[in-house]
Amino acid sequence: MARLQVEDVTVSFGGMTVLDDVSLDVESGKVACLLGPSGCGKTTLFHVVAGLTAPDRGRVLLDGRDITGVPGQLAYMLQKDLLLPEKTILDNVSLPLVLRGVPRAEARGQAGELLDTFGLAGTGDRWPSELSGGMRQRAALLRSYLFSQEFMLLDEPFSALDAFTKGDMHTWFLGVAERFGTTALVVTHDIDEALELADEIHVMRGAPQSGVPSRIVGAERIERPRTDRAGFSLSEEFLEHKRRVLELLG
Ligand SMILES: Nc1ncnc2c1ncn2[C@@H]1O[C@H](COP(=O)(O)OP(=O)(O)OP(=O)(O)O)[C@@H](O)[C@H]1O
Repeated sequence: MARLQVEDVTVSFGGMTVLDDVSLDVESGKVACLLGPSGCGKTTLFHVVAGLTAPDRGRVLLDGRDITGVPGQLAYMLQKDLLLPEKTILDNVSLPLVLRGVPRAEARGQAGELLDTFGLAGTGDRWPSELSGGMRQRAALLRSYLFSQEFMLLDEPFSALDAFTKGDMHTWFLGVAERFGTTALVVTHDIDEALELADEIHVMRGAPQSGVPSRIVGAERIERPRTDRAGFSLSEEFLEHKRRVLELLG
């Protein structure tokens, strides 16, 4: 059974239908990407999955359980998810555990054990402003991960990073997902990013502002193991996937 099922979700704002009968599944332990052009409604779907927006029609199921319109069931990281500037990195990342009632020292201990894995060794006592953009992003990811290890919902998590850092972050993220068996749905408008990260890409198309509601027009499966993604973006295979995705995008 799929971990996440989005079934026939329709969302309108005022007279504008943004999403029309959108359905997708994310299998257990897989990284899925939701790819579509700017303004098509990806963030709207993200909000529906996170329980922050109730759809007009349709359902969201996690492990078969209906979580439609119920926030707090999945860890999510928003596009501009900022760390609290007045807290150290360790206090920032251990926050989800503290909010859940874990005593502060224990929460700091648990989070501290993961700093190394998340490429943040030695940064626990530093302030967010002292870290590079990539490191801050990893800290925000660790915070989401500590909220819920099992399913992560990420909206454009790497879009603010330069191309070099982004490439490193992709490799690192796939390593973490592999190691922890994390299931993830990543929203992006960057085709190359989707191809590098995803086991499956769900392609969304539409122009709600011009009166064309968005739908999922197809999916592209990437069979290549995550551990074998180095250099993937230079291969013929990558280009073939990209051609098919571009066709779906129209
Ligand atoms: N709360 C809202 N009220 C009214 N209209 C909204 C609301 N949220 C989103 N929209 C509209 O819905 C459409 C889809 O927006 P959304 O942010 O979901 O797109 P997106 O694909 O995530 O775009 P981007 O990639 O640029 O972030 C846009 O036309 C937007 O103006």
